Amino acid sequence: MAQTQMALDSLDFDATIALAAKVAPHVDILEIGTPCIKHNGIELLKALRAKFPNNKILVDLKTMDAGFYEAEPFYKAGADICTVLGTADIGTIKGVIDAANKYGKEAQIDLINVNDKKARTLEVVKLGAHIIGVHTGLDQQAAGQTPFADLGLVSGLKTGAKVSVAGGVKAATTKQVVDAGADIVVAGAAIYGAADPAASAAEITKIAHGSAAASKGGNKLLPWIIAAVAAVLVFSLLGKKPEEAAAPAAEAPAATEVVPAEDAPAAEAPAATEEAAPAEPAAQ
Ligand SMILES: O=C([C@H](O)CO)[C@H](O)[C@H](O)COP(=O)(O)O
Repeated sequence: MAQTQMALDSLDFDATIALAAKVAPHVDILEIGTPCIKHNGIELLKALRAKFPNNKILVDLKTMDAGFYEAEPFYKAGADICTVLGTADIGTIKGVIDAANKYGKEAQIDLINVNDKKARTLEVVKLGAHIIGVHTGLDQQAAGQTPFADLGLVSGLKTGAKVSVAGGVKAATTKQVVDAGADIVVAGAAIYGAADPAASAAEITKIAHGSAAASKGGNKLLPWIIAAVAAVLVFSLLGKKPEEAAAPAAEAPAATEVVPAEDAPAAEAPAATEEAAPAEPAAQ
């Protein structure tokens, strides 16, 4: 399962709050994008924090200097995650990680424009980075770039830090990025540019959460499969066909529940759908 994050990239304070109200029930994390936080400042974070207590909030500071000093007020005001540029000095990155740890929150290191993404990832993970952000920025997207190859590289390192992916992700590519190892799927334009942002957010979250729902459904079937295999083995050892065995016949109701295995997933489906339903942001 991956979490979803919606990037609020408007410059307008009220429009940002209004858009957040539409999408908040359908995503896990609300992101205050870099242009948005620069334009509106910490008051916007405070307003969003008060209105949306059930969502995590990421403030995309993209800090380049004075890491602790810049990030601390945002954690104090309710940010759950602040970003720092991977191209920044290692002391700056450490400062944001330290500020996050002071408040029990998380720091995300954004790999935008980092040349050696493998080396920097390993370096910042050693410092305790909580999230690695694989990110193709808006200007890079305009030049035709995508984050997919970098995502494979970073998630393949299996560092233990979460991996976030941003850069033009939409419903059609959500499963691809989740399967490639993203723990957090970020979507901005795909949601705010949609005719129905809430529906677009819900669709992306359903896909991102759905991978886990499907695999959880599979796990739930495992005991039934084991029981069915065990029953067949017992019948074989007794040298009887299942339908001839009196005692096992008493177990028939259970076997009946197992045999139409195709029905079992359907029986699990409502639960899986509920889990996938993005009505409530997932607890983290
Ligand atoms: O981080 C972003 C960008 O650098 C401006 O702050 C975007 O929020 C991020 O790229 C996600 O938006 P989309 O690429 O439109 O999905």
